[in-house]
Amino acid sequence: MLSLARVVYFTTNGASVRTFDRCFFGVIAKCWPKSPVAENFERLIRYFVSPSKAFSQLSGMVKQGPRPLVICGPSGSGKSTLLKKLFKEFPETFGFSVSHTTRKPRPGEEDGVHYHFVSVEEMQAAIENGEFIETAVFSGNMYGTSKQAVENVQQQGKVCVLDIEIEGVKQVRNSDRLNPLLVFVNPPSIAELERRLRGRQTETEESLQKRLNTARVEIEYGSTPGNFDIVVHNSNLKQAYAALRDFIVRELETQQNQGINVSLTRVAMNED
Ligand SMILES: Nc1ncnc2c1ncn2[C@@H]1O[C@H](COP(=O)(O)OP(=O)(O)OP(=O)(O)O)[C@@H](O)[C@H]1O
Ligand SMILES: Nc1nc2c(ncn2[C@@H]2O[C@H](COP(=O)(O)O)[C@@H](O)[C@H]2O)c(=O)[nH]1
Repeated sequence: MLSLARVVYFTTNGASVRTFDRCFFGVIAKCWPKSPVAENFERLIRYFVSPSKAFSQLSGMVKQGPRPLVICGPSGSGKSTLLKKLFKEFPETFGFSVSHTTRKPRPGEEDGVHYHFVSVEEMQAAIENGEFIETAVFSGNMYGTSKQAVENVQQQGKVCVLDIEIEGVKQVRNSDRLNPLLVFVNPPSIAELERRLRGRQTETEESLQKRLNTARVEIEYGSTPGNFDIVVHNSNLKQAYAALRDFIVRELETQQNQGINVSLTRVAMNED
């Protein structure tokens, strides 16, 4: 039916088939915003324009994957530390969304693993090309989550984990694209945050001050009821991790009960 309609439209109108597809699926997506068509609009368009290239992506939309996990909190609050433990205990469950950034790599950070390290020009070109789900400027550098980064994880059937700051969280919350679980990691105090950031020895004095100034706004936003699904207080690391893990396991078990296929295989953890 659809093919016939496309041919009729093309021959009578002379307009491109792509335009027809956009209109056709666009109307469905508008009328039924929570439908698979709305959620996979761009993939559908790509499929009809270039079937072979998009086939593998389209097959991923048939079975619904687990909800992504967004983790947010001031720089130094302990997001990476908590995520490291989570990935270690559940090695098959999570995949990290590798962001783009214009900041310089820290010692030990690998391009394509911790971030895609790019120039400002490359970042701007990618933004103009519509490659990002969200972008932000933080402490004088640009950051962004590309559509590709999320798709790479979701195609493996894993929970896609986004470690992003609050402007990115606001963009994600205002879009119905990801529908993620939202976690805020709260430090015990600004003084403790400063102590941790200095202890990490990754920031210049200028960058450290910028991060501490931003932290006050972030803590206010993170502590506002309704902005996050859970606030994890990271004073004692062991307790903070237990709170994060229990929340996520509970959520993923609920999703499993709804028929979503996600592994929760655990590896025994040392008491560290
Ligand atoms: N509960 C805790 N108690 C003491 N130190 C902690 C605790 N949690 C994390 N740290 C330490 O604080 C420092 C900052 O933690 P981490 O790098 O995980 O923060 P982050 O939120 O990921 O920061 P950024 O956003 O800048 O990447 C690290 O040196 C880490 O070892
Ligand atoms: N909005 C986004 N924020 C991001 C992204 N990737 C990381 N971040 C956040 O930036 C700060 C600083 O990170 P750092 O590695 O320089 O210490 C931190 O709060 C991250 O959560 C992104 O893609 N989008």
